[in-house]
Amino acid sequence: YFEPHTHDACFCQLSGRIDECTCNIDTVDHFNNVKVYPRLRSLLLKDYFRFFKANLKRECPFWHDDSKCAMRYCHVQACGDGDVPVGIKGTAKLKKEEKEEDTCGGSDKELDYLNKTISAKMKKDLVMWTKYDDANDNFCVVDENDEDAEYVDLLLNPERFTGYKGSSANRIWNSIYLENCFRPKSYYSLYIPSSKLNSMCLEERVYYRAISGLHTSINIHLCANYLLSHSNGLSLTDPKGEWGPSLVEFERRFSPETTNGEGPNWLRNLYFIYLLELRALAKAAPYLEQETFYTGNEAEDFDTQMAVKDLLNIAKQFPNHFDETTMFTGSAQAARLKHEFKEHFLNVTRIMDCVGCDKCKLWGKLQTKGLGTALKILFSQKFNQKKLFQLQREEIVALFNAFGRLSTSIYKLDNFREMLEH
Ligand SMILES: Cc1cc2nc3c(=O)[nH]c(=O)nc-3n(C[C@H](O)[C@H](O)[C@H](O)COP(=O)(O)OP(=O)(O)OC[C@H]3O[C@@H](n4cnc5c(N)ncnc54)[C@H](O)[C@@H]3O)c2cc1C
Repeated sequence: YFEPHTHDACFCQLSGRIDECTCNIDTVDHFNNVKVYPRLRSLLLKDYFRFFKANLKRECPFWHDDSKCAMRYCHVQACGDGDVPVGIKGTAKLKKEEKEEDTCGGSDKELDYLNKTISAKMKKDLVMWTKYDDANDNFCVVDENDEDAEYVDLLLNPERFTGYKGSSANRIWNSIYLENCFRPKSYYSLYIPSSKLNSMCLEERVYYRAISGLHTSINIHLCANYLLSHSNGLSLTDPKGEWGPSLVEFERRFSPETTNGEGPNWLRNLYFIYLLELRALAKAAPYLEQETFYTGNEAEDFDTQMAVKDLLNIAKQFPNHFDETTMFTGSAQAARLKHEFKEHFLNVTRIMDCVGCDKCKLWGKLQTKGLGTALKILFSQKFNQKKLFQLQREEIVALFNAFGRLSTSIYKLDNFREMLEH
């Protein structure tokens, strides 16, 4: 127990129970910082997890945006041909070939096995229905099969301060919150104050808290890896950047004084989204334990499998998991709510194509895809029909890396807490 420091305003309200969950902030702090964070940190260095394929060139479907970020820190270095392990490229190629085969009406092993007597036309319809079904299950736009999609080495392009701000960045966050049309009826302002949340139903609150938690995590990362040399006279375009935590930036973004009292609530939402993704990992453990994490390097793939199993065991042991079974239950209205929930979230993933800074777009895409994958695990009807449930490589990579971001944010919060105490 310690006396709250007078400057500790961001943290003194950050205690007690996490909203919509049954456990406390300090339980999660300990569990994450001691058990989860060190494991994830080494797991995410593995080749399987460090290469992520995304299309950063797709046009924004909502508005014309030419405010491309010119700062060197916004730039993403795509992988060269020889950089990506053949095993990873190979699995993507195989998937592409399979896809081409079945759009041409070629053989589909499962369907062949099911029924040899159906006509070619019926078979084609079945393939289409299966695809429609899969798409129906998704909370994200799939873009790794696009011509323009490229592999990026996440370790060479770390999430950190880029200088992306102003009207372009604000427009993205505004649109994301506007996409949350589950707003209190009489509330027209963009940002929902926490005092209004109680008038919303559980599903609506969960949606809002998850988005707000993601926003918090992104902003903690830019505070924890801030461009310190900028304040020493170096410009944003100077190659000699020096990066580290900025307490001033952190307090500006999260202290009650500068955020109308909301900062600590935004920090609480980080814990909420953390528990949501932790539950998804634990729920998907039986599925993920069967994965080969294939890159073509036998020894490394074995290590990756062992490290994933170890992490999943920790996740399964967490005693107070988020309980998704209380959501979308019962009436026809619940089914409609679930449909809307999915549609809104799909749009959030589309909005990522409008982000005007490539580095932010990359991490934005990865983290929304990771959250979307977690939602798919928690709410897809197919999840219980073991044979039908599937995750693509990019979904698995996104899920673990997105959870890695949240875990790092909680860990970094501890650093800021310590800095404030001294
Ligand atoms: C997808 C995406 C990824 C980004 N990635 C990066 C990055 O990697 N590096 C980088 O330097 N910048 C990144 N940015 C920009 C960064 O998030 C901020 O938008 C920018 O620093 C400007 O900050 P701001 O003070 O105007 O407030 P913003 O963070 O833009 O927030 C706008 C408004 O939202 C409200 N708000 C703030 N936080 C929360 C919350 N947690 N919950 C609810 N409401 C909130 C506040 O009222 C605030 O004024 C990213 C932006 C987006 C949209």
